[in-house]
Amino acid sequence: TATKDNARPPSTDNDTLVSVASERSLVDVNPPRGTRDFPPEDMRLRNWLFNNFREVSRLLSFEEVDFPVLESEALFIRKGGEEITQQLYNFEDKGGRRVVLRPEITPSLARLVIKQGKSVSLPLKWFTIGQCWRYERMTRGRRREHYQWNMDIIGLSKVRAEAELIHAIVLLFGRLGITSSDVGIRISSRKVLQAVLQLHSIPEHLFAEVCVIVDKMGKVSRDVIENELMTAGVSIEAVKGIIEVLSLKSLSKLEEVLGSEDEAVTDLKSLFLLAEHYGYIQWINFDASVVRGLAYYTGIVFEAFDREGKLRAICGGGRYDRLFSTFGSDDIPACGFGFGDAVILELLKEKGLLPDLIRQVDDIVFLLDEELEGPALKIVSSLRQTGRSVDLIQDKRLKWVFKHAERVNAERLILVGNSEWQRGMVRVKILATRDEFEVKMDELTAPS
Ligand SMILES: CC(=O)Nc1cnc2ccccc2c1
Repeated sequence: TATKDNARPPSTDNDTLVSVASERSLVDVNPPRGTRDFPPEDMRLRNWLFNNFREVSRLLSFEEVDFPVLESEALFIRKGGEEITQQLYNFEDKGGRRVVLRPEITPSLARLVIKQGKSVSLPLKWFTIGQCWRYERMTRGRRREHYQWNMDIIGLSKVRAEAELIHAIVLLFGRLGITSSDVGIRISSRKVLQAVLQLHSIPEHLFAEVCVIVDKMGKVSRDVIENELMTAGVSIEAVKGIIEVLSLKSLSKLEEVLGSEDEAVTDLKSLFLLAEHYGYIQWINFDASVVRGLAYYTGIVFEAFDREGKLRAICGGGRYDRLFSTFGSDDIPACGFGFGDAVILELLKEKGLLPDLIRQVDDIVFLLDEELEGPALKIVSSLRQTGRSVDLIQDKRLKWVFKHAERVNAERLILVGNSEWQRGMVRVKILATRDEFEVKMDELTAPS
């Protein structure tokens, strides 16, 4: 470990922090299971991604909101067997309250809308980027946290809200260099399933549970789906009807089956028409198998996928017109999506689209003679006041400083030393051109 004044035990090389063996026990330097640290390089990539999320949110004139990561457990207790509610990162706090690290954002957002009640005028267009948690047995070695960009429109019942959300997703992909040949967006409506259940007179209260089971199609075997549906109380002919209609990939076929007055059909046809006007029709296709795994969706649902089929869904969302009444409020029409920080980075890596984000510093000020520390600090202070990033270096050999300047891609190296200072000057080296010259101190902040 570093000792006083940066002198290091001779056994270690200059820049590596090591712990010398001692009777002290070393704390586990890894973060808790399933969680990540973000060292500078990873943090630059995360900030780059999140800044794109923010910029798209701005383009759609969404307002940023935020919520505690810690929430009451009651907000997420739902029947229907969703994976997300079976993996709650829940515990009892010191006040005996049942709390969770939130597994998703939407319930918190609904809570705030209800709390704000009459003081907010609808529609609301809110976004947030927040960490979400799950607690699953580490058998699968999966992460227990990730960050999600959430966009929600509260108070619009027409599908133009969903069309706006899909525009946001298309804009985001465009900004990252992803095209509609890399990624598609599958779109359907839960009203398809609703129609089939009604056709087979399956009771309404089974709707959410059936959706959660059917969402597993393609992830678990077909007879698991059939068994779970039967166990839930769905007749075998209804099961067949569900599986048959969910394999439809053409809207005109769906119209033949459900009729042109069916709400699923009219919603989807309107949405595809709006997509033509936005100019993103080539990104989307109807796919009745899209159900999404959250119990509270009631209408249009969608998810973005990589056309090579190598990755899990990139993002997903849908309409949830009944969520507010489950919290005891009047119903408010709403729709939204969640966009995780993991799969998108895997996709960008696959496509060779990860940006090369270098560290960048404007000026390095290097103090050659200790007694000039005062003037050097004056220079540092005035440069920073003009908005230049400055790295002040002391107690290093010049050779190290040149290497460091390269490492941080500095624009200028400013050397403060006696030989120049006695003439009121400092030495400046432009690293890109290797130009070297002397200037008066206040010329440093003059616009170059
Ligand atoms: C790929 C990935 O990290 N998924 C992930 C990781 N953590 C979560 C935590 C809560 C809910 C969903 C989550 C999803």
